[in-house]
Amino acid sequence: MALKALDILLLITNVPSLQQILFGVPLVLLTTCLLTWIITTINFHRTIGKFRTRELDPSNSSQAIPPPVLPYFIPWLGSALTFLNENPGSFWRMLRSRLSATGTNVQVCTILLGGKRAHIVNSAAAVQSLFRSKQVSRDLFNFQLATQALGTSKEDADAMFPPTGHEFHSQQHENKKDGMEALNHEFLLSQNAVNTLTAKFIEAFQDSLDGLEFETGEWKTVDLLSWMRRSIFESAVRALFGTKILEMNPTLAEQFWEYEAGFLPRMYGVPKLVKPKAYSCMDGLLDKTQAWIEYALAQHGGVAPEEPDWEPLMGSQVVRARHRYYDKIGLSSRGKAAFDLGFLFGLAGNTVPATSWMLAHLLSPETPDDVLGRVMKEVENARQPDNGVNMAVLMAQPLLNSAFTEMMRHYVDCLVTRQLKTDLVMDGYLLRKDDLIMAPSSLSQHDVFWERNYEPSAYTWYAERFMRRHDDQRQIAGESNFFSSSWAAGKYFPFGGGTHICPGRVFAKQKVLGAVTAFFLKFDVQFVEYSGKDWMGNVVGLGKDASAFPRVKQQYAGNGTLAIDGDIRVRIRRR
Ligand code: HEM
Repeated sequence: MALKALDILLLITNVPSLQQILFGVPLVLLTTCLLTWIITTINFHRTIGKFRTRELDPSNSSQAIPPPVLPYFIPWLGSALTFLNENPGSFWRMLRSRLSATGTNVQVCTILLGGKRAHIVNSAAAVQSLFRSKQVSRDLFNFQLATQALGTSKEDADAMFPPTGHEFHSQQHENKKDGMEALNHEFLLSQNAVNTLTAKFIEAFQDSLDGLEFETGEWKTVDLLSWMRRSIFESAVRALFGTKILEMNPTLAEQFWEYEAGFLPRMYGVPKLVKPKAYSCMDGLLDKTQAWIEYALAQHGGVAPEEPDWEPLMGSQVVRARHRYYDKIGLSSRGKAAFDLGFLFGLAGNTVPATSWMLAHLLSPETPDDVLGRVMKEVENARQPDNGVNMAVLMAQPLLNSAFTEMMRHYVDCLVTRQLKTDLVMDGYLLRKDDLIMAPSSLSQHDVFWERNYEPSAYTWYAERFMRRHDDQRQIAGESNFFSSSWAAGKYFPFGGGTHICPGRVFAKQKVLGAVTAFFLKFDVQFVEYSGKDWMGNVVGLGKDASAFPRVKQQYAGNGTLAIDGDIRVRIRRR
């Protein structure tokens, strides 16, 4: 009776019942999503139609067209959920097949990410003009990087990356001599600086290899990549940051890999509730790094000294020059710690997995036998009388250069991101002010471009991809094959490009090839099998089948060299 009365009341007042609400709300949401998908799909095909017309009629080729927007279901959110997934490369594979299914040569596509339009560029011409363009800025990216991924205050972020138009930004541009760019050139990029840093790194790495106990002639079986990871990481820290930081924080390596895994979730603003570890590990690491900075600076009387090349408290010239710069722009201690960790992230977060991928491929039975044999010859060419590494000779070895470049092509996934300061026409595409432009290295570096000359698939690691043959006459004259990557300009950019191109790129290559060479010079190595973790987390042998080769770790990607999941079990003997 009471229910009837309520029903009548609801009928009279026109208020929907609970049942109606329970069915109605999902129905409205579903209809909205479906309509959004239909409308965005129609718009996508209409724009593709315009491109088709332009392709068929070359007289229209000067007409700039806005790129097609990838269809999506959820209004405002757009493609954000598929974009933010933990399967590296999957979004780009989906985008590539979606565009190639249109039968047109569309090389720029727009995606909607949480209300923001991002233009994804793939053509070499568009990527190169992005790197050259003065109409783009990195302000938004820098601010997000500093405050979210590195954990600085807003004040420290503004001091380090003054937004375009800000008074200090203009001063920095006028006085480039005193800015971060000049500092990087002098202490990180110049050949002299790179050689000093590499020598210190190789010295530390060889020390750690010498510290391992081996009976004469004894073979040991090790899971190589995990065995070496800590050693490479700590040698890099010693070379750049000194030894005091490791004494004060002996578990820096473990904390760093947690911090590194949480970097992109923080950058993308994934809530603490979803990824609590990503935030808690950053706070702990910042505390410890700040304590080291305060101690080291106090020992130095408050200012990081200019000389010598290296000292135990604050390490290399580049780290100390950065600290003098931090003081000049008035960073807090916390801010200094945050930007030092950012620098360590660039240094170790990339070069440690890069070295692992190189070793895994070179030692894998999947790689043709002669490749390792020829690499070993090149390694021997760089051997010095005292068993050290002659870096100048090493850097001129063609196959090692090609193998390194191929490793970077295959495994570096960086999302070069800029924001448009004005409307811009790029390679025939009309892009609007304030929109984002993204050049994903993984998309370009796995394009069909790489298979043009019947070369192995872009998804295959092929050591000789960057080897080139001289013309017939020079071949006859006995000149051997050589290394070249210039033919891939705009398609290969693991270090980004333009004014923000990675200042550590020369050191990175010397460090990775130096580590591989130093290891091969000290040890004989034999592949045993692949290894990895079982479902209980125990390390187990996985046999020799190609399917057991280490995989790319399932986590957010877009910030550099992909992490490796798996290992190679080898027998090693000191030489
Ligand atoms: C495999 C090794 C490396 C890769 C793949 C890599 C990649 C990158 C990329 C993609 C960028 C952003 C470029 C852009 O936005 O256009 C970058 C910036 C940077 N990298 Fe690297 N990097 C590597 C090694 C290093 C090393 C060894 C160091 C330091 C010793 C370093 C220090 C930096 C710094 C300081 C920046 C910021 C530059 C700026 O904001 O202007 N990187 N890196």
